[in-house]
Parts: sequence; structure tokens; C-alpha cells
Amino acid sequence: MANFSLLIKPASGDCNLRCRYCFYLPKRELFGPGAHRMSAEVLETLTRKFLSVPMPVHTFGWQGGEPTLMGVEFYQQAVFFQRRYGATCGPIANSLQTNGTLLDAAWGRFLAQAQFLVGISIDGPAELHDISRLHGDGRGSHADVMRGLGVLREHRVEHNVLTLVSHANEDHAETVYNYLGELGVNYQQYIECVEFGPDGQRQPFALSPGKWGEFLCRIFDLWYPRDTRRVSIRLFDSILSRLLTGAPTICAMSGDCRNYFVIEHNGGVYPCDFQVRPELLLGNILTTDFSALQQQEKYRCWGQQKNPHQAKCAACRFLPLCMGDCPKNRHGGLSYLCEDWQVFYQHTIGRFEELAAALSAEQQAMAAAAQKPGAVPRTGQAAAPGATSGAVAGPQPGAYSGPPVGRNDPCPCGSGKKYKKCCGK
Ligand SMILES: C[S@@+](CC[C@H](N)C(=O)[O-])C[C@H]1O[C@@H](n2cnc3c(N)ncnc32)[C@H](O)[C@@H]1O
Ligand code: SF4
Ligand code: SF4
Ligand code: SF4
Repeated sequence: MANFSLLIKPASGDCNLRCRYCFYLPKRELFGPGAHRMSAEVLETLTRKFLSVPMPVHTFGWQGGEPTLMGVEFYQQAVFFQRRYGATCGPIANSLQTNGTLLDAAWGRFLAQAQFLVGISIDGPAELHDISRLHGDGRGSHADVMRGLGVLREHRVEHNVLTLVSHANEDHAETVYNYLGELGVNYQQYIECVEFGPDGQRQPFALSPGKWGEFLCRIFDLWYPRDTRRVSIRLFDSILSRLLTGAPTICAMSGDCRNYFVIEHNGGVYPCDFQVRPELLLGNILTTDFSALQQQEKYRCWGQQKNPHQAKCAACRFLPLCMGDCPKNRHGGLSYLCEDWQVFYQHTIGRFEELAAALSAEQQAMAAAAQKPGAVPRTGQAAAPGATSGAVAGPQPGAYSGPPVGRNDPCPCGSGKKYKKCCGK
């Protein structure tokens, strides 16, 4: 079986906030009225079945809606089941993505002790964050999030920040980046808010045309070269990983959408966070297992829709990096952000290539030093922020810049198949 991770929604789309742009709040309507909470039976079953699949590391991602609505006790039970069913299965990792507003000392103690990695959503300083991230009564949530961030710090919980780039903050890259720097946040993730209404028009809160490319270029120019060894930015790490190892670390840059399963509170399994809809329900974890889910024709077809079918993509020099973008951003086949990606890659690729070459040289020098007689092996060293933590096989200059991919060339997604039999189908 191919490796995969889990994104679990124990409280479904239930949340104490009402962010203007939230794509998951409306999902509550799929599951009927009232509170949606995962039962111990679903929790135990998904844990047992996941940990029975051999994999180098089992990653549980807890998300929502707001996963802290479940209370600390739910996660204590999750860890209990992980110990019961995972005693011999190798490393287990837990991450939790939260709005941060409900964190208190009990949470801090638990998250630190159970070694959860916590993602906390912050869209910038209060004047930007509070435009979109609101309580039900319209109050901004920034002050509560800062309290939650304080809890994580006080208890030394590993954390990173997720910033949604929307109409509210699209013109404020410097303000956002410098603010996160002042907060001491060295692990950052920027994601794009691309949303269309039922009439096919861009939602007013979503990114305006051209703003995503501009935002990323500005962040890159603030980051490079000063902060490359200090600040990790998830998209940039993925680009470096692609250049260094051939494999990206984010799904939008891969050639196939079969990377993880979403498990809803009632055990329903879906292929992607953005695709929790009845027609993509793959089954229920109470009555099926992951091997059967992976073998489904519906799942295979789902994975392959990532292939960029557009002639413009096939001829694009950035295809091996962009891979036609995340299908949720596509509008009429081509990504709504196509021009933005081209602007961003055009502006940065030379410097990414330089950085990849420098990192590769450093890692080779370290490997050579470690092999000298008497050298102390450098195991357990944290990967340099900004660098890939994956295996390093040397940079692949030109991977992005060669001629357009030929039908008989190896597929840039790294599958080992010919392009025409894989992403170029
Ligand atoms: C759905 S929330 C769930 C976890 C938690 N409630 C939180 O806000 O971090 C996960 C992430 O999705 C982001 N998000 C919300 N609406 C989005 C949208 N329309 N497009 C992309 N990301 C979105 C949020 O900003 C948040 O960082
Ligand atoms: S806190 Fe998270 S789940 Fe809640 S409304 Fe905001 S983005 Fe959506
Ligand atoms: S649709 Fe987008 S977010 Fe979902 S798996 Fe595919 S690339 Fe990833
Ligand atoms: S930048 Fe545009 S043309 Fe190039 S691969 Fe991405 S979406 Fe396709």
C-alpha cells in the first residue's frame, strides 16, 4: 500500500469562530443539525486500522472546524489508543491545526507532554487579522489568539503559523512577514484564498487577480538571503525539496492527489480537505479499511484529476514545480493563479537554484566530515530551517527550465513513468 496520512475532523465543521472566508463551516450542513462530535468507537477504529498499515511514520493531523472543541480528554484518549495499537509500528506523529482561542494551561501541558506539533492561524497584526477572523458577534479574535500563542510558548509546545492570504492582507506582505518575525515565529506557511461564488465570480474576500504572485515575490525578497537559514516557509521548503531530491513536500506540487485521507466525525472518509462532498465519499472507516479505500476506482480517478490537461501547462517551463496547481484553484481547467505562479517562479527560480546548490554542497561536506576516522556522527540534528529535511541527492538544475516536457520524457512528478502515461494523459 502507498504511504498516506490522516486529516481528522473530530468536531466536523463546528467552530467557535465565524471567519468570513471559511470553506469548512458550511460542511456542517452535510451532517445535519446539532453538535458534531467523534465517538470513541470511530476514534478507536480509525486508530487501529491506520496503525495496522505498515509505514515509516504514521501521521495524525487533527483539524476542523475547530478541533479544540473536543476538549483535552478526547486527545488523551487518542494517545491512549495510539499506544495500545501502535506499540510496535514505529514513529507516530500528531499535529493539530487550531484558531488558538480556546487554548489554556491544561492544553499547554497536554500538547507539550504528548509532543503535538501545533499550527495556529494568524493572518497578521490585529488590524489585518480581525478583518476576517471573527467571533460570532463580529468581534475580532486576534487578542484571544495571542493569549493562545502565549500558552504554546509558555509550555514550549512546538508550533508554526498558518497565514491565509486573502483580499484582507494581500497588499501587506511586509507587514505580515515582519509581524511574524517580531512574534518570533520561524515556521511559517502562507496559503492562498481562492473562492468563487455560485455565479462563478470571485468572492469579494478572496485574492484579487495578480495579488498572490506579488505577495509571494515580496515574501521571498524579505526572506532571501537574510532569513533562509532562520525562517522556514513551507512552500519554499517544498520547492527546495523538489530541486534537491526530486520530490516536493506539498500536495499541490505533486502529480497526484492521493496523499492523505480526510476522516469526518462520523467515520466518513474523503480524499481531500477541500473535497468533502457527498459524491466523493469513499466509505466509512467503521465498515471498510484503508486498503479497500485505496483500491477504489473512484479514488484512482480522483487522484488523476491532478494531471494538468491544459496545453499551456504542457508547454510551461515551470510545470515540474507547479504541476498545474491545486485543482481547487482551477477555473475552466486552468489555475486561476496561473499568471501568479509564473510571475513568482520567474522572479525567484534562479535564487532557489543557487540556494539548493549551496545546501547540497554543505550537506555533502557534512557527510564527508562524518565519514572521517574519529568524527562524531551528527545524528538527530534538526534540519536547517529553510532547508529540506528529506534525503539529499543533489540539485537538479534545469529540472524546471528545460524544454517543455516531451510525451515520451520521464514524468516531472517523479513517478518514473513516461509523461504521456502519467500526468500528460
Ligand atoms: C479550516 S481551518 C480549521 C482549523 C482551525 N479552525 C483554524 O482556523 O486553524 C484550517 C485553515 O484553513 C484556512 N482556511 C479557511 N478558509 C479557507 C479558504 N477559503 N481557503 C483556504 N484556506 C482557508 C484557515 O485560515 C485555517 O488556517
Ligand atoms: S477558526 Fe478555522 S474553522 Fe473556524 S471559522 Fe475560522 S477558519 Fe473556519
Ligand atoms: S485538490 Fe489540492 S489540496 Fe486536495 S489533494 Fe489535490 S492538490 Fe492537495
Ligand atoms: S504556471 Fe500556469 S501554465 Fe505553468 S504549470 Fe502552472 S498553471 Fe500550468
